[in-house]
Amino acid sequence: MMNITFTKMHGCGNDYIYINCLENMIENPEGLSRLVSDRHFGIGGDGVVLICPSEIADAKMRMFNADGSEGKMCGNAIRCVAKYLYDHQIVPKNTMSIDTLSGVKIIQVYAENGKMTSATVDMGKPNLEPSALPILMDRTESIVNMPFTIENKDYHITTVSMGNPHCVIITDNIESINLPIVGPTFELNPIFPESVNTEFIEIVSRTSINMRVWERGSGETLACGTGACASVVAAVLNGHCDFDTDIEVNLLGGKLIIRYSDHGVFMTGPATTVFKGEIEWDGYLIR
Ligand SMILES: N[C@H](CCC[C@H](N)C(=O)O)C(=O)O
Repeated sequence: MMNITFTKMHGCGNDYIYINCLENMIENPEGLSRLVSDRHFGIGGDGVVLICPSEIADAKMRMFNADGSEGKMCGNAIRCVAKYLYDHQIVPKNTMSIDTLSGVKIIQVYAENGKMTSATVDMGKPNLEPSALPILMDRTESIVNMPFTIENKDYHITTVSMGNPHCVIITDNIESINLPIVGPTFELNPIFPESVNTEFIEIVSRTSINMRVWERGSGETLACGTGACASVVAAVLNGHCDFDTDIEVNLLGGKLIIRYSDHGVFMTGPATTVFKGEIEWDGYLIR
């Protein structure tokens, strides 16, 4: 039995349980998903994020979805990790580096009265190769607005890897999408051997889109930072939004600003601390 202190944080309502593992690592971190999925016997949230030491960056982020699967990158969470490190004076720097399973990301911190309010993250360059997703398709050229039928429903998909896999569908009414039914047909489809995060977007203007997301391993979330990046890349590739321009992405839980340029994709958005707490953890059950 060990007592674990945690911090509950969110980025645009995409909320995770954050655990400082800089001094000691958690055993069986996948089991922590029990804390996520059950609001009554646990805490609730979209997943768990461990803040770990790093040899090559200021810290390392490990993110686990609600089902215990480990994600390779998490845009909303990396802003919250930066906030935790900055606010606790662990990394008292306005520019910091955080290592992830998708490589080291650079974060520009914006703060007021010693507390981070928002940040801009260099999310790196999108990878448009089908094999990067991966998607099981005998094709090397990028998938942009490709006709795609799943369970007798016809879509046009654009696939983008932001270090984690995204399948973006442009539609004229995202509210009408029955995501709890449609989402799993993508998430569980064997054509995506590592599953996939699926975004449905509406084009508002050349500098604004609305987005909903069905995340692999977590279901519909109120926001998805990497998904917002993938969606802007898809909107630009399909000629609907402007390259090298700040694009407003309107999500159920808030707004992110995404810019896709020759230098890569940059995401700007808030990070919020909700509460801190402590749990008794024996690695498997919650007392
Ligand atoms: N919510 C995250 C994305 C999590 C992606 C995760 N579901 C996976 O790729 O396994 C974000 O803000 O980027």
